[in-house]
Amino acid sequence: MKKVLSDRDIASWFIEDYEKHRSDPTRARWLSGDTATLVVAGSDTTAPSLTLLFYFLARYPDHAEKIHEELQEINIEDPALLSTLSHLNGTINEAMRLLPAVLTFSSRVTPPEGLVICGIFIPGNTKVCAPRYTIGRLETAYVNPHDFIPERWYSRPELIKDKRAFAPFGIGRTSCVGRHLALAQIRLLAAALVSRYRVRFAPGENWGEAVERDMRDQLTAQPGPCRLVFERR
Ligand code: HEM
Repeated sequence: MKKVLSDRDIASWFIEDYEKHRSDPTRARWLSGDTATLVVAGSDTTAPSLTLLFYFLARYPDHAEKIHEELQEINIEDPALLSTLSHLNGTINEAMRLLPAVLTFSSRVTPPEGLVICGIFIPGNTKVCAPRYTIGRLETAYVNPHDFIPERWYSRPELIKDKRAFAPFGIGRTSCVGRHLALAQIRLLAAALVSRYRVRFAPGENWGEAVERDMRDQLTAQPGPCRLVFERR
């Protein structure tokens, strides 16, 4: 029996396209590429972002408590409301600044005639990338760049020297199409968990040192093991 969903998900559009055009191999290849891109781009980015957000909340529990205070007396299932919470959004930004889910990937290529960037000639058709991890820690862009200070994103703007340094979702023509969906998911999950649980490192985790130490850059960030305990409030 064929199952019909009233509320369609992304996969249903891929399946429909495949069924309609299964005899066209070119179309099948495009579909395969699009499917892989969306699955990787949509899940392998949001998942490490959440892991890393909770890693920071376990390291700096005062910020989790501040978010918990913000969540009092609001409907935590309302995405529009969550997008207005200063400390929740400041904490998400700060986690993405220090450990972005896409550490270095870029799809920019210089024009055939080459390009001068900051006085250096880059030959034509060369892939260039502005690594987000490194830029997120520049002294020229942030005051105390290695410190975790969510307030720099709302009440202490003087701690940001150069706003251009923050681009966890990329900039321009190829920037992330899923940005708003991703942020809505991250806010919702963070709000749901912080409102119900206190988070801390599991015994023996040594402040989560493996998370950054063993992190790999594999198109998206693969954090090292992050074992946390969620304790009911
Ligand atoms: C926290 C989560 C996410 C992060 C950090 C992120 C980050 C990025 C980055 C850095 C790029 C490349 C931008 C560039 O080349 O300039 C990108 C592209 C892309 N993202 Fe995301 N992304 C996230 C979530 C999502 C989600 C949920 C989806 C889809 C449901 C998605 C779909 C895409 C697609 C399709 C592209 C390619 C756009 C193009 O080349 O035109 N992303 N993302």
